[in-house]
Amino acid sequence: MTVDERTAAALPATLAKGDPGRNPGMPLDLSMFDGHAVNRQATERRASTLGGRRSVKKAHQAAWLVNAIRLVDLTTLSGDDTAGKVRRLCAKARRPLAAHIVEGLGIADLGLTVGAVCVYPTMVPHAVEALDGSGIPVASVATGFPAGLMPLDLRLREIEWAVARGAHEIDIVITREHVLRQDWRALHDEVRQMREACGEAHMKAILATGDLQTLRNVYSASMVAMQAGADFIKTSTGKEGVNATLPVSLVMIRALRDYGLVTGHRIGFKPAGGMKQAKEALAWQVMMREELGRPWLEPDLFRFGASSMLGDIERQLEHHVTGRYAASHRHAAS
Ligand SMILES: O=C[C@H](O)COP(=O)(O)O
Repeated sequence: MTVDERTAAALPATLAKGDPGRNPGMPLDLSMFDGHAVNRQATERRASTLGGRRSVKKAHQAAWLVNAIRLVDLTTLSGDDTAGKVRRLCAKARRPLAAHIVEGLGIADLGLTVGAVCVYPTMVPHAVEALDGSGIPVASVATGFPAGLMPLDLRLREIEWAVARGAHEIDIVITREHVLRQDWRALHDEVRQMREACGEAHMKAILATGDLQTLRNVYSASMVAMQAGADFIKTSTGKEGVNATLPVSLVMIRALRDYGLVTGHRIGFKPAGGMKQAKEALAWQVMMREELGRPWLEPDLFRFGASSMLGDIERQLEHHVTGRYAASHRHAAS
């Protein structure tokens, strides 16, 4: 039995087959996570088997890295972001690889772009303009990113502001205190209202797992965010002390699989923060394929949130094509 067959056998028919449409959410249901124990040792053991490069045969590595580019939310979330910086990022999003690498790989017909460009709200108009006609969605962080410590009505207004200026996707942050106090009702209520404020824009719920103290909290918060209508669950803002890790990601994708088993809805997953190397792109893709199957290697169900990982992917692909590494300063920084 191949990995894909094993995965497909583990998935409910509704998840393995067609697309049942956008997750509408559901009322808070504690029974879907209350008492759910997460074995940290077993989780870490499983995560350590997802070794990246070694799990992907050499000849296929280039194909996996090209696929990773399709999944990148190319991100800039810095205090010194400007219209010019965002325009340069968008140009990179449209043409993520240098022409000689595209030619060397023989993928000119692919029309390769990144999955989305992710920016602060005030940068949305610049990104929308720069990406016009490209089909690349603009994602905006909102709701008082990164800490979320603003009155809820202002956080909701921020979502509406970004959507009104053309954001196709909104990356919200949850109130960590609701999780730390196990106030699942409050968490469900706030995320539900955020989902309503998003309207047609897809909502990624950032859990900030580095702040949540236990894997059990990560599982519960994942489940509540999905019950409140999240289209994606996302690990981190990139600003916590610990950002995306494989064990935390494993807990989240087991939660989204369990949610799918009950509801039939496919939820997307976005690890984010601190991912800089091509080998990480391989490890996470292996995990997604083994745990959930090929649909979770497509941009509608999986994204990498990263500001600098694309640079290393390009470097590795250049090596694949030319047999040597170009100096880092020859590649774009993001
Ligand atoms: O959502 C994306 C993250 O903020 C990017 O974090 P990074 O700059 O560590 O790659």
